[in-house]
Amino acid sequence: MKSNQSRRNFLRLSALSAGFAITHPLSALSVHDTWNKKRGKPQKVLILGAGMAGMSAALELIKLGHEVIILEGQSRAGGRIRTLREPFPEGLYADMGAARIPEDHEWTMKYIKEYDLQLQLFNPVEGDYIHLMKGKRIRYNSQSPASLDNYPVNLTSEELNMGWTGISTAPFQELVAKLGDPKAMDWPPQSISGYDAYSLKEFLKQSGYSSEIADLLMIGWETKLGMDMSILEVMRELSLSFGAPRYKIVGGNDLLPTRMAGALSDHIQYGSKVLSIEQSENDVVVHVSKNEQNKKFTADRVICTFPLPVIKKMEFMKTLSREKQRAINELTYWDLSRTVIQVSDRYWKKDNLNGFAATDRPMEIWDPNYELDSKRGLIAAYAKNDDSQLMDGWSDKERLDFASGQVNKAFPGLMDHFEGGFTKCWKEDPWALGAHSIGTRNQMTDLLPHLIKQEGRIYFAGEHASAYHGWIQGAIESGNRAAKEINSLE
Ligand SMILES: Cc1cc2nc3c(=O)[nH]c(=O)nc-3n(C[C@H](O)[C@H](O)[C@H](O)COP(=O)(O)OP(=O)(O)OC[C@H]3O[C@@H](n4cnc5c(N)ncnc54)[C@H](O)[C@@H]3O)c2cc1C
Ligand SMILES: NC(=O)Cc1c[nH]c2ccccc12
Repeated sequence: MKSNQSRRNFLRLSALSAGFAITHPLSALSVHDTWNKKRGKPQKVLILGAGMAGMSAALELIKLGHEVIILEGQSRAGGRIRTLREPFPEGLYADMGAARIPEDHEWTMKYIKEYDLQLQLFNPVEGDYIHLMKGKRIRYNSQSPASLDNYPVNLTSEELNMGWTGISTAPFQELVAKLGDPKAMDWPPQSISGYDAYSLKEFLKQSGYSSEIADLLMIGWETKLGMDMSILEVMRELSLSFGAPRYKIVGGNDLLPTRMAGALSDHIQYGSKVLSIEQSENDVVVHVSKNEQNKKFTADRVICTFPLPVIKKMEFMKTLSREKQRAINELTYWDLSRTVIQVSDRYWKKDNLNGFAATDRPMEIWDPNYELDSKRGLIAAYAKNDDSQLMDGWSDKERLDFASGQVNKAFPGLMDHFEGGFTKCWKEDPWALGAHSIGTRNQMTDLLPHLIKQEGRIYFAGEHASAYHGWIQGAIESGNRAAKEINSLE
């Protein structure tokens, strides 16, 4: 694996991230932390959820000799990492949840290495990419972005002259200098908290730039809701997750949770739907429905890793502090859906296209198996927020028609090769009820501190309880943090 600037893709936000050559001290829990050398007081721990947060916490606690049971409602581990292989022919597969792993996500890389998995670049180096904006198709490639003149946006001549690197760095320089350590659990510092009220568009406008710069920087993501991201969340995302090349696991990203679950097979109770949690001074009791029977588990400590929309619906919400309830109720979850379409021929290749596009709908499109030689292939259409919401209540056929229409705009000719497909809407997944957390305006200063706070004997982990909203890295880091806290009990 080699960090190579020329290989960086220009799919989205790339020019902006290229300007972020800042390094941060690892003030949050770091992979280099040696806390797990010594065991604290032995604890009986129940972990709720066998996603990346729950399983990483379990692995660390078990290594130390604590007694651990994981309660998982589904019959599989991995939660929001899910690879679809059936019924695709010829070894084709597609990730329906987490897709890209940035090279500098050190927690994710640590476990990938530990479980002996191979990586390959998520984005192809070869072939042309497409940007689709206001109906205009713009081609570019991994070596050079397209000139800004090609894009149908209203920029001043000064902004046009600045080029991609200029528009993606100049407006942010002053704020970058004040960022501090975005990994820190008490981030953002007081000195920049006022920025939390601004979205990216508003921030650009008040800094004297055209707000349409945001349309360029967020192509593939630009939506009413996406645009409502706090500028502080945007800055944190850019500094922690958008600079480095991205990878995928050869064979499918779910190989990571599958291997971790293999190592934890004696500890995971599948098909165990958690109904309620009660704590007293001496213990915590978790009520579970398994095979249509109610069961009760008692422990010293609980780590709850459920996504917030799931917790919101549980009775135990009412037993939490007011601040915690407000954080759980209010933190925004993005609505994301992925449609995978099978084609008899990867017809785009004939025109030297690589099957990757980003549109202003907003949607991203990619060939999840670009590295395979097969003529037959898949193409994934990733609908965000407004477009994902549009599909609410639609039939599978309507969703497939919609996604196919969008793919056809980026890569005309789809229907000549169309063989079928599937859509996964994360909001409809009963174990997630949304895709992932994201800090929208005013949430970064107001809600974040309450998300990670323990309540009595209950600890909270999961991507939402981390500096990496919407990333595997955040889930793992938060799981390790909860494990460390429990191990440090006297
Ligand atoms: C569409 C999409 C795209 C993404 N893209 C990326 C990406 O490119 N790169 C990246 O790094 N990350 C990405 N992510 C984010 C990544 O998938 C998550 O951050 C991470 O997998 C979350 O792990 P977790 O352990 O916090 O939660 P989860 O994986 O949700 O684990 C929670 C577990 O709890 C279980 N559960 C829920 N309710 C109950 C209950 N009542 N009883 C028992 N069990 C229950 C669930 O079944 C699940 O297994 C994406 C996510 C989505 C949805
Ligand atoms: N869900 C993703 O693909 C990655 C992601 C996490 N947080 C983000 C914020 C902005 C854009 C993408 C992301």
